[in-house]
Amino acid sequence: MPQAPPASTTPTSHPLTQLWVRYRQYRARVVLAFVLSTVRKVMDVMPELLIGAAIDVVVRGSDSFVASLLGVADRHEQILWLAVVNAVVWVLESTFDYLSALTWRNLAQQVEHDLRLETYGHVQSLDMAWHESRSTGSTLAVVNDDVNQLERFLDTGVDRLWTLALNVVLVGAVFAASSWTLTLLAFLPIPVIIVGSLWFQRRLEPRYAVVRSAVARISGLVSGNLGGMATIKSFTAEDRELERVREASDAYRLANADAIRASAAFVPLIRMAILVGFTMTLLLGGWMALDGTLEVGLYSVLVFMTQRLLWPLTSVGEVLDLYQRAMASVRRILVLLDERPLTLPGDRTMPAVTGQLELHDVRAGYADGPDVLHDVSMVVPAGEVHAVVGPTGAGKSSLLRLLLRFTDPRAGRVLLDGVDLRELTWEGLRGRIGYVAQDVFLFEGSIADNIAYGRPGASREEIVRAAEQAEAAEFVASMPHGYDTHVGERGVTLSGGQRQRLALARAILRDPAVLILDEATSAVDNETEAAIQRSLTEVSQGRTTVMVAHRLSTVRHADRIWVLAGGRVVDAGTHDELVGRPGPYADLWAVQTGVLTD
Ligand SMILES: Nc1ncnc2c1ncn2[C@@H]1O[C@H](COP(=O)(O)OP(=O)(O)OP(=O)(O)O)[C@@H](O)[C@H]1O
Repeated sequence: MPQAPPASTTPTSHPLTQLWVRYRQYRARVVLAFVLSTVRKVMDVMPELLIGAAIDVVVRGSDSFVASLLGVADRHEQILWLAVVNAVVWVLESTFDYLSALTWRNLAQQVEHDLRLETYGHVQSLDMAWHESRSTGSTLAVVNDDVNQLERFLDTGVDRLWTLALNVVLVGAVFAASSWTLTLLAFLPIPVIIVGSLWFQRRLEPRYAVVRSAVARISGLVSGNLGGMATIKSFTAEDRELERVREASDAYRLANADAIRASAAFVPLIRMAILVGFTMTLLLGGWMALDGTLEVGLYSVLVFMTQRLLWPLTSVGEVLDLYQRAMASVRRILVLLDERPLTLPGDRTMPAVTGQLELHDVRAGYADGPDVLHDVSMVVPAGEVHAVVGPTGAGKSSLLRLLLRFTDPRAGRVLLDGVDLRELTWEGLRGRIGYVAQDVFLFEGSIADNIAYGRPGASREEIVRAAEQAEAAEFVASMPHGYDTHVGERGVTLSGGQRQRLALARAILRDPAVLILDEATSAVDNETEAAIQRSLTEVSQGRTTVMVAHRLSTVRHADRIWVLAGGRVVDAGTHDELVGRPGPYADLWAVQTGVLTD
């Protein structure tokens, strides 16, 4: 994978300039591709010149251009030479056609591959806050669709645009060398075409930007809905959702229709301009040939050349279309690549970590929102099991996020073994932590793969051991293929409790210094939970554990329980201490054990 290039020099500069500055590694291949295209185009213009030379041979015989060039007087021999040159030119043109297509298309594939990896890699490096503020679908639209648009343009678009320009220059040179009057006439339509193209381009640019964002909107909507299918069905909201997708798709269709209206008018305009140039050459050139002021051979070359000069320009619209779509996509890719994570890793790793965690006067919140944690200070000595409890929205998960450095505190410090988390590398911090999130995510793969995600390369015995400790071994054994049963999106569906146990096994297998459990056993029944508790007592030996739980029976054996309310620590102590004195914990305990019913 290529190194992530620096942020583009000037975000306002042309997307192609930005690509050129960012991706030095492709420059040599781009230059080679341009050279190959140029040679092919030169060969492509040659046959018309040879036809002119052949007519010249027939009309002027031993005075012909070929005769003076080769010193061959015989017409048959001259034509033979022209046939040989023609054959060579054709072979060369075919060879260079192959080589340039190969170079452009492979370049397009390589850029697509590298850019997809780079955008995905970059997306992974961005803050959790960034991910939470954006729909998955819109990110997907950039990583997939926008990268594909650029590939399409590089595949054939650049080559076509370049050869169109080259065509004007080469054919123009032949004209200029032959007759200035005819050059002026044949080139008459070109300023119209250029001005027209630029005008259309300006009109197309904003339209394609709208088209690209409409794609992102559909993508976001559909991927969101696919994730929430159970909710849609349970609320019989299928029609409503279909309507929302229809509206988004309609917006896309209309945006495209708008762009098509603008781009489709382009070709007829160019055709009319071409008609003028071609007719003028045909008419005036013919008169000049009749008057003897223009060679017959040259006249035929120029008529052919007018065709060659002007007709390819009808495809300018199509190529510009491709170009504008690609530029709209490149802009979106570059905007994504210029996003910078706010939480950057430090450069420190500690050889061994005991797992002591400390929060000092921590204040934290999300984006521009208000603080959700206020002056939180707590110490979790190495090897102890601490719990964080409190009403919903109290800030428990937010606190755990700080420990993983998904976000940094607005004020105060968070320390691991006395070192500010901001000083540590990601591996130095997160590599020491086993985390079980509230929403368990299972990857495509087997159960064994999913458990081993915590430590790739773990042996089957280690995986089984972790599963046993997480009370998952029994249900895994009852699965159709045991540890090789496929889970994830296209695999067997597991219950919430089963998923939690796999996630726990994954965290245990990592053998971390710190175990962070966010409602890790909320979906398992009481009996399984009690069994997991017993295992956790063993598992948490020698490591620091911080757990969040609503069910207080889960945390009653913790060394210390922190009670959070409204983002503040309102009490702390052991279970016995906390139930022994009036306060929110004692109230909650009373409610959960059924002593209080209101
Ligand atoms: N991604 C987010 N963006 C903005 N605000 C958030 C985000 N996540 C949580 N909050 C807000 O932060 C506050 C604390 O939420 P948090 O999830 O930490 O509470 P909690 O105690 O874990 O709740 P629960 O028990 O329901 O999981 C809430 O007011 C919530 O609305």
